[in-house]
Amino acid sequence: MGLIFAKLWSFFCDQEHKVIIVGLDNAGKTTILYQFLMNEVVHTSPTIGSNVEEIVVKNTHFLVWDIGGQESLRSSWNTYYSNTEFIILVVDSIDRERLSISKEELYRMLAH
Ligand SMILES: Nc1nc2c(ncn2[C@@H]2O[C@H](COP(=O)(O)OP(=O)(O)OP(=O)(O)O)[C@@H](O)[C@H]2O)c(=O)[nH]1
Ligand SMILES: [Mg+2]
Repeated sequence: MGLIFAKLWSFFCDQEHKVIIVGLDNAGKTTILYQFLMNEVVHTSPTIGSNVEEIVVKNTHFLVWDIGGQESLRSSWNTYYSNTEFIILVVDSIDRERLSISKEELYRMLAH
């Protein structure tokens, strides 16, 4: 059992895993990406398009795409979905008026 787990783990570690970070504009996606990468809070400006960084955690490589969340950019989120293994949906819990929009975007993504 241990051997199987070790083999599966090494198979997982040998791959590069694609992660996308999505959420509405101003939710904090870019802040989270660079917090992961540099362990510090950086000054950000609204993302037009996307940022991509490789983050290595315990020998496991993640290719992390932070996608701009402005309304005009949301229709292009689906162009990032192919080969994605993990999705991080960022929600600003203070932005209560737009919680329902976050929910709609989540459902749209899950229906894809
Ligand atoms: N108070 C507080 N502010 C935050 C937090 N995370 C991000 N911010 C601030 O919120 C603003 C927007 O953060 P970004 O990370 O640029 O937001 P984003 O989701 O990448 O926005 P878009 O690129 O427009 O989609 C910045 O001024 C951040 O400093 C948080 O956890 N707490
Ligand atoms: Mg951003």
